[in-house]
Amino acid sequence: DNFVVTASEMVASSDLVEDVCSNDAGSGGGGGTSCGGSESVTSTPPTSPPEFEFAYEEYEAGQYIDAFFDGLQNDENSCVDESDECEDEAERGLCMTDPDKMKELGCDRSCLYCLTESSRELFSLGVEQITGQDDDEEICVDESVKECEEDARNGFCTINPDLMEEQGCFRSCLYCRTSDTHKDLFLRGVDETIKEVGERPSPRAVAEVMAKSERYFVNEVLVNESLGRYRLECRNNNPLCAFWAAQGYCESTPGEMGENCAAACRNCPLVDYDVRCPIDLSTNIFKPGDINAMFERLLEEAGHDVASFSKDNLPIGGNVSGIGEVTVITSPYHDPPRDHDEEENEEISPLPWVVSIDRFLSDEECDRFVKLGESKGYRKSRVGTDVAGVFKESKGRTSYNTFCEEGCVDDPIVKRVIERMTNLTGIPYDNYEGLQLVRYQPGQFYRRHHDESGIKKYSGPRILTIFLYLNTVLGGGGTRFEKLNYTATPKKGSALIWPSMLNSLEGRDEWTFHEALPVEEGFKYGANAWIRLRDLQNAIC
Ligand SMILES: O=C(O)CCC(=O)C(=O)O
Ligand SMILES: [Fe+2]
Repeated sequence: DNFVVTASEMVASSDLVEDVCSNDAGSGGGGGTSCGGSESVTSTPPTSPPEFEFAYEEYEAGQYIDAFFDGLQNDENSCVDESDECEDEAERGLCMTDPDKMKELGCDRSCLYCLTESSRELFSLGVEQITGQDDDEEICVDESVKECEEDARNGFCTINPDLMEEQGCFRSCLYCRTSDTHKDLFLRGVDETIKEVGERPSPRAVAEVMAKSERYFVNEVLVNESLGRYRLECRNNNPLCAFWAAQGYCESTPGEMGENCAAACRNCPLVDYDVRCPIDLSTNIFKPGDINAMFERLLEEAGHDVASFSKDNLPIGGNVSGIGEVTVITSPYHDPPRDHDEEENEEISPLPWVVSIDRFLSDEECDRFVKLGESKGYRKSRVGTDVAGVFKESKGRTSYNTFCEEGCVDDPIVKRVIERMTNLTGIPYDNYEGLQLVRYQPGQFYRRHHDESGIKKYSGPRILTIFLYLNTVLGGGGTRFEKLNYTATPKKGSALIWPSMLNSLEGRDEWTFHEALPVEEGFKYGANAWIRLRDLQNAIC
């Protein structure tokens, strides 16, 4: 790696303020500061608010960070607030949204208006620490050595890389390491926004995150070999990354934050999916063979001797107390429909268990779901994904849906149904996606699709679907499994259960593609319970 740091040049302190003051990079003091500054800085603090070139609410990170550090080391005596209101108003963001008023109130301290420039030193650490350049001496030069070095010391390699490149400050800014994309090393993604968003955190807390992130790059990412591979990807992809980080989301949702805000989280390795979402296969709820074992157990509970099942003694079904009236649609003992092999030449796996259960729900339970769905509000299936990146709109789905979340999942009647499903499958609700309540009106449908949805997810693939029919549809609306040559007719209270994965768990079961046929008359109400191989409810990714 090109970036080498000599031990004596490393700044090891973790305290922001102390770092500023212990950085003895220059001699002479900036006026009004209590610690060392560079010779090249002005010695009198500006008397007016900093001239930000940006809209009040949209500050470029570099500039505000300067202000932040400078403010930290302002002389306590010369940089004071003249009004008691200053702190509160500053917390509310008025330094940025109404600087005229804050200046008038005399809120120099709270607003960090009394700047010195000495803290710009911070931004030169990257340049000064990194030694052992092995660039081609011919091409890696500064066009104007004195100006480039000074601008680099003042932080412009990070604050305005375009300008520095234009000025030809290749050596001082380390832009000529290996290629011209090196400038990118110094970019942290989109500019972070400090503005009033809700109550907390304060703009000051957001600025602190930004400042720490800056230092993380300069002191760690750009000089630490183990972080080198993440340098270019470690970014903030959202202007609110620092805002979220200040709220503690890096800790509570490392998956999402790592994907979008690794820079603000000061955790570059999180850009790697496998780092931020380590998959623990030992928590798989099913092992190979368990899908079929689950259905066999159900048949046993219906009073059958599973060992006696064969092509000539096909499982049919029966009543299971506390569950309902089980009918076996297909099973591994059934022959594939005759026209199958002409259709595709994929390897033929045994037919999956597909089972329908009448009277799985009582009328009261069905009506309750419909009511809860209506009161939450069914909406047209939309583009977008949930936390797990699961639900995507497909053009082929014209129905309306909503999710059974707070106010529904805790409903006593709903809880009863959930318990019945967890008893049926032997899988805890942790592995279920929140029940999706669906409504179709005449003409609406859901084209042929498969419920399995990618196995690289932290929670694993969907292994099973239980579809609940909440009303008897007047016309149409069946659930069609074309390959199995089977169409389930919606009947109030019945459930249909099928696997998305092969019994071996080694891939999706190609037999269970299905579609919801158009409703022809009346409405169709239903509910999807999608069950995943691993915990989803408490998933971090
Ligand atoms: O409405 C149906 O019958 C099935 C719906 C379905 O397959 C789904 O929502 O994934
Ligand atoms: Fe489906």
